[in-house]
Amino acid sequence: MTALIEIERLTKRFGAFTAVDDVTFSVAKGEVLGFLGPNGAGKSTTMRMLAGFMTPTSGTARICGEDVVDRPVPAKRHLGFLPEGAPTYPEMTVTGFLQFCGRARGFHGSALGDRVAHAMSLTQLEGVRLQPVETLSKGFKRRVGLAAALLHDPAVLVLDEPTDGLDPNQKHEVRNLIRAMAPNKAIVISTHILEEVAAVCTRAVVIARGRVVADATPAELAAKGPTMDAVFRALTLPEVEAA
Ligand SMILES: Nc1ncnc2c1ncn2[C@@H]1O[C@H](COP(=O)(O)OP(=O)(O)OP(=O)(O)O)[C@@H](O)[C@H]1O
Repeated sequence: MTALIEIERLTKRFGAFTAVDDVTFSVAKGEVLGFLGPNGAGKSTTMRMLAGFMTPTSGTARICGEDVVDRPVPAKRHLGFLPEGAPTYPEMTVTGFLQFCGRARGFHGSALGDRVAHAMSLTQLEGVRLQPVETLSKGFKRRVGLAAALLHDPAVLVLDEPTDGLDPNQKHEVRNLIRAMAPNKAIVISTHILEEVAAVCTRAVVIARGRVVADATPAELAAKGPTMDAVFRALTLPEVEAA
């Protein structure tokens, strides 16, 4: 199976502090990789480097074979990225923001309209299409970011906590959407929600203090302890690891 995402020995230092330490993994078409770890483990930093938004100190990342540092434009063409937090340009309406993103992706005229309408339908945003983004609830803002990431139907999706701030119904819808898109894409989602791993992921990479501490299927992870919470703690707490 061809890996659409390849991360090789990726490292990021901020001064003397190493936030991401020699991280290597790849994601093939059809895989949904859950990227797990406690607060501050290095998930967002890894995802920002993979998305070409932050330069690695060392190591490489490729999207559909394109190096994110040496060939950022072709790499980003294949990528949809949902960063942490709310979309930029909060004063724009939902439609205005998505049209802006679509034009930046090179769509115009009826193709642009079709793309925006399809992305809004996938993320159920039609009811708020004329509302400024800044007036939306947290869950709706998250879905606007998701719609922007999906707009150009990229082969690779990198989603930083896609269900953060969503109510249980919306979480269910977004997980269904991820599952439905999965066969044709390579998808990475970061999450703190362990049930999400079993619900949508085909594989999980656990990171702690910048280093990969597990790379396994959800079933293999679950078999390591009585509960997923216990497995997560055993893998990520330094005192448990040292014991
Ligand atoms: N620009 C920066 N300058 C200095 N330190 C940074 C910077 N960005 C991140 N860090 C540090 O790097 C570490 C990893 O942060 P990161 O945001 O990647 O963690 P995370 O796993 O995404 O955490 P969370 O689950 O809380 O979102 C943290 O200790 C953070 O404070």
